[in-house]
Amino acid sequence: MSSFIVRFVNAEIGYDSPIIKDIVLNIPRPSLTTLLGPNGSGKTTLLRAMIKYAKVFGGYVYIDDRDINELSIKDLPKYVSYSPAEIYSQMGLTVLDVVMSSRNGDGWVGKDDAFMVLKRLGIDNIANRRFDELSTGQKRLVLIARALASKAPLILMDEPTTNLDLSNKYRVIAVLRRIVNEGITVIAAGHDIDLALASDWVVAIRNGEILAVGSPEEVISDGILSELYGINVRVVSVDGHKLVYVSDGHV
Ligand SMILES: Nc1ncnc2c1ncn2[C@@H]1O[C@H](COP(=O)(O)OP(=O)(O)OP(=O)(O)O)[C@@H](O)[C@H]1O
Repeated sequence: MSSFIVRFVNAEIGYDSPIIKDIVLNIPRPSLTTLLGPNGSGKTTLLRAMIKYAKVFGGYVYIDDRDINELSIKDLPKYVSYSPAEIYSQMGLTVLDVVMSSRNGDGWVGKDDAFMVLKRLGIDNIANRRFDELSTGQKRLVLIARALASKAPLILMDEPTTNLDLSNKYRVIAVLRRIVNEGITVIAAGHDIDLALASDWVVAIRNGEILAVGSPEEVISDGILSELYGINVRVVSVDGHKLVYVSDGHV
């Protein structure tokens, strides 16, 4: 078994034509990786390549040492689970129903397994609540539970901390870290520097190309963030924590 759960080898990825160009990227297992970059830079497209929603035009994408092109849609849930950025309302479904709408390698997730995952995340108290009546933070935790219920070794999360208050954001980050400590690899995409700082690896993507890959210490720097976003970004350290601001902001 390779120490990398995902490998992009000179991969060209897109929809009608390539948007991601010739990328080489290895994601170690288990790890928390954040894809960071401007709007439209290709982060979601990169995640979608791993669920065969975006097309691999050239090169290779391997998940768990298997060429994604050789994996059938039916087999994918054994390897990977994807949680999109938008939270669909799931009208009328309970939390348990939402988790049970996940597929694992054998089929739909059963009620006992769904409940166990909710318990594992400490949200079994809302198992019978209607999903569409929950707060955004609760919904996000339920979607993490749904992804976990698939038992896939790789979880992809698009913007997992968007629209969360500070407390819920850190709760989600803590849950993602816990999942990784339990042996699962999480790849998240988004704009949350705090999530990037809590990650093992950060991939900076600009215009469909990888600008930098490394530890948060390496990538969350004045130079790389300024180049990534095309503005003057400063990174300072306060009480051992990195804080990021725009030095020539227009406000
Ligand atoms: N289904 C699609 N069909 C065709 N083009 C698409 C599709 N989805 C996204 N694109 C295009 O791919 C490019 C990259 O978009 P993508 O959503 O991957 O960026 P992103 O980095 O995730 O952006 P954001 O931070 O705004 O979510 C954009 O130019 C977008 O218009």
